[in-house]
Amino acid sequence: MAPVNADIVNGSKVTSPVKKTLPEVEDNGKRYSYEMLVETANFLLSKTDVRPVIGVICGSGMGSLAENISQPECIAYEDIPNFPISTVEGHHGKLVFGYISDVPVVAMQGRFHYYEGYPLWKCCLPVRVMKLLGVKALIATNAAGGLNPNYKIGDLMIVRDHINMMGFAGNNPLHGPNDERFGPRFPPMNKAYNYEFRKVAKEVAKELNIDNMVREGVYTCLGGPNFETVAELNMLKMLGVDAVGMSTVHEVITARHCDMSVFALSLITNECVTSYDHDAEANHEEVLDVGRMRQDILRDYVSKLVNRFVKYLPQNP
Ligand SMILES: O=P(O)(O)O[C@H]1O[C@H](CO)[C@@H](O)[C@H]1O
Ligand code: HPA
Repeated sequence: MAPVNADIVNGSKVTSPVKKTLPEVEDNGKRYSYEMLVETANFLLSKTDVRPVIGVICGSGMGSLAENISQPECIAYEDIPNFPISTVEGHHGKLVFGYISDVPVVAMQGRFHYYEGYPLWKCCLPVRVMKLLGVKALIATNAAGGLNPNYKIGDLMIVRDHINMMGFAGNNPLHGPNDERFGPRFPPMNKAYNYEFRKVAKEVAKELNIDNMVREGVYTCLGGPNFETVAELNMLKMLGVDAVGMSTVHEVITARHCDMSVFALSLITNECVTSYDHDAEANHEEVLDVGRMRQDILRDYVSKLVNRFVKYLPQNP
């Protein structure tokens, strides 16, 4: 087991530089301080010798992405100090440390959603923990409904951008006092999805001969847990949304706030129903089935992406 203490975010040891007192706010439960997340990161660093530089979040039914990981070391969420627990079917609830294409990674097999009852900042707590572990790039995957009429079930969508619908109503993972040790009060979001990663992902899709099923588009996250009405979907379509889900956006905002590079990938698991004449209804079983159907392709794709993205990671000073 590796020793733990010293400087922030080099993945080998973590300390809290300066203790800060942030103002208290009303907020759906107690916020986690920087110091608590340092405690969580140090716990994890004491349990594994893997020092991850890329973090992967597995979407619904996409947990098999973590099966790509060699020399895996799994830690259940319930054993991790300050971690929430996964409550959704298709989300196993463990962190997997190990290697993909010889690159040290950590994967979340199970993410947290707002509809589970967690405030957004808590849904994104693992992203900040990843940062403290030394992770420089986040690959967030999700299952999503295809709103773009050209999309087919089983397609993969590289996320070019998002629309933060929940943020329009003031619900944002960064809401509340800002801790500058993570990032600035007003982070820019116009380059949320790393340009090089997206370019490489399109090249890799060609190399794997899956470019006919790989799209690029705009994702939005709604609060869920209900799937959308016809009118809601038509509104989102007018706004330029290509795929709809209930995750990822707040994770990406949190990752960009603490200066991680981001790539996100949606698996189109169902067609969004935009007409009252259409009989189909979205359901979570179908979402999980499509995840299973695409698991081999997803595994190959993400392994190659990790292998290529590593060249674009910022080096330690
Ligand atoms: O975004 P992920 O976690 O992949 O899951 C998606 O699938 C579930 C609905 O079937 C929702 O949780 C939605 O967000
Ligand atoms: N809507 C919202 N979230 C989803 C969907 C959808 O159609 N499919 C998978 N997650």
